[in-house]
Amino acid sequence: MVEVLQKRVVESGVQDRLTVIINKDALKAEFPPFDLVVANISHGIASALVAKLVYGARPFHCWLKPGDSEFNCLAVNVNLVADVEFVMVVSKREFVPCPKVDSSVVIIRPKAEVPNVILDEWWAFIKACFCKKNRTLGATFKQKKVMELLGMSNLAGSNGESKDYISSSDNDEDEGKSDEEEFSPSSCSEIGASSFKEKLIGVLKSGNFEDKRPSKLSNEELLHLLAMFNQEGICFHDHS
Ligand SMILES: C[S@@+](CC[C@H](N)C(=O)[O-])C[C@H]1O[C@@H](n2cnc3c(N)ncnc32)[C@H](O)[C@@H]1O
Repeated sequence: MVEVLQKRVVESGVQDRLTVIINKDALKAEFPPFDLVVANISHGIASALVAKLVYGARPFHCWLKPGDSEFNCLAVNVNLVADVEFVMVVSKREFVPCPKVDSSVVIIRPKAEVPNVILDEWWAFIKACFCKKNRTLGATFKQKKVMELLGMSNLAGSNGESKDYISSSDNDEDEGKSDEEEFSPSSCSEIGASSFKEKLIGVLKSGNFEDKRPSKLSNEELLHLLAMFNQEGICFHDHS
């Protein structure tokens, strides 16, 4: 790529206007301070590179498939710290070889003021909310897989800790049947988890979030929901 670029600027007589400082994997290279990034990014690294650019040294883990153009976790997480302006669609036919999806040109500007939120907790919360992004939040938090994690967290909470922790996990890829099951308690520890589930669903109900889908909520609404959980002593963290 750099060789092609060098050749092209020489042919155009503008070689004095280009200095290549870094020729490395953009996901691994340490970037110098910058004011502006202009990039035509490969679909395969788009999510991870945008995360790296907007969150700097603490890029969140992305688990999105390349080409996933709909509203998703990346958009929510980027919108927390940056304003995204859509400019135009670029047809896939403009590229050689022709990819499977169209591309978009967007401008991402860092926000002057970032909401006062613990980023690690925010990412874990968003990951939990979007683990089945087309489901209602009520259905998501009733899932057996989520509830098993909640059950374990609840036991930790009953050992004198003041907060209940909800763990999110990389389960978006796993569309297995057991994932679809609702939690139904059968042991003492699970009965404890069951009351925790009621507490959780109670928060969703009181904020009118139970029937809402995460992809339809604004960042302000999601921040409000996280604050409501926190007020009830429920916190989120990511074990993956
Ligand atoms: C969509 S092409 C754009 C090429 C060129 N910049 C242009 O605008 O015509 C994306 C380019 O990113 C490069 N690329 C892919 N993954 C990369 C990575 N991890 N680090 C740096 N470059 C990468 C690809 O080799 C490819 O040349």
